[in-house]
Amino acid sequence: MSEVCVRVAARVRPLLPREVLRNHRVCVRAVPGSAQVMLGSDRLFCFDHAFGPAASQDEVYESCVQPLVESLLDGYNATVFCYGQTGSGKTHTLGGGSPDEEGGIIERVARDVFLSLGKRGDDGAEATVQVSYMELYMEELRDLLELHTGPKELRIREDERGNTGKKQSLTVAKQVT
Ligand SMILES: Nc1ncnc2c1ncn2[C@@H]1O[C@H](COP(=O)(O)OP(=O)(O)OP(=O)(O)O)[C@@H](O)[C@H]1O
Repeated sequence: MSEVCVRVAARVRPLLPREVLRNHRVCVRAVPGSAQVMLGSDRLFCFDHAFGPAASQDEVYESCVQPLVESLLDGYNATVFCYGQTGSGKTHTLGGGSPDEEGGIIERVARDVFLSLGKRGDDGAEATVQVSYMELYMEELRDLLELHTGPKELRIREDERGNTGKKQSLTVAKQVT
């Protein structure tokens, strides 16, 4: 795992069928073999990773997220945050768009956490895994696994070191637009 604390990946999604029907044109391209994205014909932007429309969920996960799962189990916290305008592909990248599509980051993280714990469990180590699924919208928190819990009953609290939990955590988040 690199020493850099924050890494940024850009993912360009394919045009949707309705966009093709309306003759929309692609204006952003991932430059093959690089971590750069070209806007129009001459504006180049550099990232830590750049994925074009043909990139698979596996490719995105393996390059950007899988190393974090290993460091999580070594005792580090990690956050994966998807940011982009509405319809840009955040939900697809995190969760897969529909049941018949390839799963996204959340599904793969769950799989790899348990696979790795299984391997480490061979040494007699025990682990407890907890999951929470929250929506933060207009400064209000909603527990998506306990919908009857009112937003006023939920708080994000930090300890004196800025930690929001006592255990190692991997936070997977999407900007809510
Ligand atoms: N890499 C991709 N390959 C194929 N289809 C994609 C890809 N990314 C997004 N899509 C499709 O684009 C559409 C919009 O994507 P998505 O719903 O993930 O956007 P979003 O950023 O989560 O939007 P919002 O912020 O409005 O919730 C969906 O139909 C999704 O299946």
